[in-house]
Amino acid sequence: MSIEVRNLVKRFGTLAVCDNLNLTINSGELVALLGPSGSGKTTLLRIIAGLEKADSGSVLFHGDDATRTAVRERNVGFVFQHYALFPQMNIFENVAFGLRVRPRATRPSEAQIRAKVMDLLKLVQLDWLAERYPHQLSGGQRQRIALARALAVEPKVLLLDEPFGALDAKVRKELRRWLRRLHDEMHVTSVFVTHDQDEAMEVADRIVVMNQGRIEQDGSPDQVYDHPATPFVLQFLGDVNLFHGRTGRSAGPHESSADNVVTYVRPHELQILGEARPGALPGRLQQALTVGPNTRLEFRRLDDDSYIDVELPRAEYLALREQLNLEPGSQAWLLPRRVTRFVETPEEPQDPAAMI
Ligand SMILES: Nc1ncnc2c1ncn2[C@@H]1O[C@H](COP(=O)(O)OP(=O)(O)OP(=O)(O)O)[C@@H](O)[C@H]1O
Repeated sequence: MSIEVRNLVKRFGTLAVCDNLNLTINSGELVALLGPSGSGKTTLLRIIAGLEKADSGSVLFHGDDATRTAVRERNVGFVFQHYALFPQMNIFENVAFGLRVRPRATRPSEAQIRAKVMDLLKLVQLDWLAERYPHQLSGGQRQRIALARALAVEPKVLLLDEPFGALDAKVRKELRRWLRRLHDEMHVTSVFVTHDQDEAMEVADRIVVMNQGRIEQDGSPDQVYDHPATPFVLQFLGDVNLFHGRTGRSAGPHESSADNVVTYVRPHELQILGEARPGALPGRLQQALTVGPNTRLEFRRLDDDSYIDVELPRAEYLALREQLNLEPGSQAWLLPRRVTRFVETPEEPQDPAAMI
């Protein structure tokens, strides 16, 4: 089932939380809504679900306007971070709930319910927990049961709001992989909200990057990472070094000579050299920190005292350290392998009287 969002506007007071959003999610896609806190992700998801009403614009399911369709008729399954399981029901009954509350005419028989629930519990690999109660499960197990419960009614659309938000890093990673597999097996259209760029990059077919109620960019993980449309997207999707400057020969053709250009280089896109080379920046090593398989080096530029971060595989760092005698205090040159440039738009001059 495809989902189409057209000219969607939602305000809370004067704040435009969805500022004229347009978005098409194709049938069978797994899409991440990615953005910082307050960017409007949850509100958009809730409007798609029918839990929140838009001020204007529409949501189409499979081409049909669903704006006025009630939540339970939308055939949507939800998993929310704080959408707890029913504590007084065992796991089996939690998953069976959506089937038991169906109108008599469409309610499956007891045998059908049993078979279906056990199938779902096997799918989430927790059938051995059927008789337990939610408080006897770990956080990760509870989230998997919440997913099984959402899937019990065979939704065409699965909406997930930070489903793994409260879990520790290792469990999150497992559940991501597992969500991806489940999505593919169930042939649903899934939309999930996250503020974690790794989660979005790892799981989604497509990432919709949101900021202040607007869509900054919409594309595959590779597109948004390698070809960010805006400085916001570039900075939100990973660490980056910034260099300010005026337009020179190397800037784009549409820039006036007065434009400020910001050059962005990701830490892993800098090469460390033992001697000067055109385009390389001189810096002094401040410290080296090894985190997992990578080493992060902090350099201080010799020309303006700003900092530059470089990241490289630990083995490469150890080889370089040997080769260049690299240790805190030593000098090296940093050559960008790849840069991204954006022209800074000068801020509109403010009328001081209007600010009082
Ligand atoms: N019912 C409400 N009444 C007033 N303001 C609201 C309401 N719901 C959300 N907001 C505001 O709308 C903005 C967007 O909220 P929303 O929850 O959609 O953002 P989000 O991107 O999902 O953020 P988070 O990652 O923190 O959940 C926030 O500034 C929030 O305070």
